[in-house]
Amino acid sequence: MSNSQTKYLQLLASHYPTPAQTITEIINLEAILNLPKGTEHFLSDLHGEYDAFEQVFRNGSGVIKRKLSVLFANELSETELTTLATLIYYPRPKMRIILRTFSATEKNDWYRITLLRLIKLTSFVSSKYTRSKVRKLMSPDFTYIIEELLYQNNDQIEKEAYYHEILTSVIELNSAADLIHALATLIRRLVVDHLHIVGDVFDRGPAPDKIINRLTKHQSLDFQWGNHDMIWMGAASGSAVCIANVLRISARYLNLDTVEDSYGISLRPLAIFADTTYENTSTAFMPKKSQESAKTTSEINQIARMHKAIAIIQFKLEGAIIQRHPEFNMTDRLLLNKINYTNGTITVNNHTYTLTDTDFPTIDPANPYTLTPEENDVIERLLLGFINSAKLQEHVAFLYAKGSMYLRYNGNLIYHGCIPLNEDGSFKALTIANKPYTGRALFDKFDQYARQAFSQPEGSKEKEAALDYVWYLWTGETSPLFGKTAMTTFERYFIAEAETHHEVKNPYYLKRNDEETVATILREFNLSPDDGHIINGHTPVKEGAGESPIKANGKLLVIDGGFSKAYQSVTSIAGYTLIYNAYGLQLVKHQPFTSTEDAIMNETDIISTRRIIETETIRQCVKDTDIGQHLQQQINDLKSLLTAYRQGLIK
Ligand SMILES: O=P(O)(O)OC[C@H]1O[C@](O)(COP(=O)(O)O)[C@@H](O)[C@@H]1O
Ligand SMILES: [Mn+2]
Repeated sequence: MSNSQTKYLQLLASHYPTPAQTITEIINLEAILNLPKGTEHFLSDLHGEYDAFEQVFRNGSGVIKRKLSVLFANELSETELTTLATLIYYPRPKMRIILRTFSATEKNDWYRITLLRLIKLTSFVSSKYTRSKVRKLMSPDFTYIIEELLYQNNDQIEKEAYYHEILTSVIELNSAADLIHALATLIRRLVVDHLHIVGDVFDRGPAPDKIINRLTKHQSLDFQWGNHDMIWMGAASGSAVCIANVLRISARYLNLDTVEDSYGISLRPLAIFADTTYENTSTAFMPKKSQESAKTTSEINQIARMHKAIAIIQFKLEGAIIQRHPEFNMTDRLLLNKINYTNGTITVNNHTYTLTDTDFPTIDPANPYTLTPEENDVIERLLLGFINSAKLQEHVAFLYAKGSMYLRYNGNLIYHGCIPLNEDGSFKALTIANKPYTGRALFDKFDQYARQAFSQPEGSKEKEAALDYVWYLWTGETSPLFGKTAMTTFERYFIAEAETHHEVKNPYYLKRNDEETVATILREFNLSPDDGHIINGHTPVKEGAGESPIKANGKLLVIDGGFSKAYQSVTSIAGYTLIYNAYGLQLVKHQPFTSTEDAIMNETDIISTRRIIETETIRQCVKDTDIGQHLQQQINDLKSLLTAYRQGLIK
């Protein structure tokens, strides 16, 4: 045995000080390896739609209802099943509604029957996990009672009497409602074991902050950053241009309240500046509102002015970055200098277009990219607001801790946008500091920059350089998060001709239909094309127009079905969840969601349909997963320790 091996085994021996303890742990780990693999749920492009996300999250993408149907097929009617399902999703409010009209005796009967049913379901959904894992997911207040109810092994008659005793005490002690809540929570946690969020929690919808609050409480999750997350990460890291983008989109979708109320960032400086600078409100800057809003016309007009003010600041700041980074190859995005300020026209691609709005009070035609002192002051103040928002900093720190540009997990490759490709299918390069980066190396380089932007000290050269790359990730041609040649934001606001609005997608989006391309990408990330899949978000799947989320013969799955309300007219549905359990891969399609209130009162669940993509011939076990490999390594080490004990090498 080498010196370092002995040292390692001695360290291990401090945790397992006797051969008997070592053997117990080996047996325990080997048992875990043979349990069925936990269920992974993949969700993407939540875009601030907290209520719809909550419903899918609470109903386990339809899995809870399916389990109930299997378990109580002969016992409960469809209506009773739906009520029980709604109770599991929203235990407290649903209980209040159910119990409202009950007498004391009826209440107690209902508690007893409901608890028995919930215990039966808990037992069913926990059977594939170890006791220790189930215990960790329980509310500590009820661990003892739930374990007693779950693991009673006496014969049937004694068991029922024992249950009866426990339940009577629980009801008499007025704890039944709390126990129902604890069991419902446990069931939901058991059903969604591991969660993958494939990016774009932020923008468009009203409550990304609530989604993140919820995610922080989930027991096991990872996150692949989306382009919209990246601008918020950049904004929280202190990038002025990312802040401008974030606020422009928030104004556009009437979500400035989220910034002010949830993150506590004052927008007063921007409001005052906008009011004193922009008189007219061009219709292009009117909020693109899908949600019902209680705002008055004058409030809406003010938001439109703020929208325009921050858009102009954004274009100026972007111009400065483009000019200092010729390697970004974005000079065609320099548009403020192509405006004829006298005629109110712009010339792009040899075409001259009339601008729909010619009011540019802050632009000096000789230096169109220079901020006025007032604009500079506004952005400085906003910057302070973003970097001092404790809640935003906490949320973004969570995205950094759990997130990455891509993830290899159980043989699959997960990322939000694309692998930038050339027309011929080869990997497209971006040159950074004279070195070309492609494929996985490009992702790794961006991952490094993204982290550097947040972690390096304020004002350091490293931070400043990294922040420009964070912005590039949002909008650059060779960004794996964006995947289009250019973002035509300016044109969408100022030019009527739709031809100028078109954004050309990277060839990846055509080539990903082809199995060979997908195999090449999987190999690039050191994954097997035979077993692995690519899980992709970012582009809404236009189900209504006949597009399928299943590409390359089932090797690539696009799961952006459009949780975003603003995009539901395009997708015709309300999102997909991909589920990967011991039996294989299943795609669940969700129909648009009405409201949480409707879901609780009228028990309207998001109707979801399931499509099996691949079925495993043999039920997959923990040993077939990444965690399984890790556990196998631990078993091997423990076996070496046991041998060392037996040979007297360790005492
Ligand atoms: O619908 P809007 O608000 O005009 O947003 C369109 C912009 O959003 C983008 O599609 C990026 O957002 P996604 O990641 O959701 O696609 C840009 O390419 C485009 O310019
Ligand atoms: Mn996206």
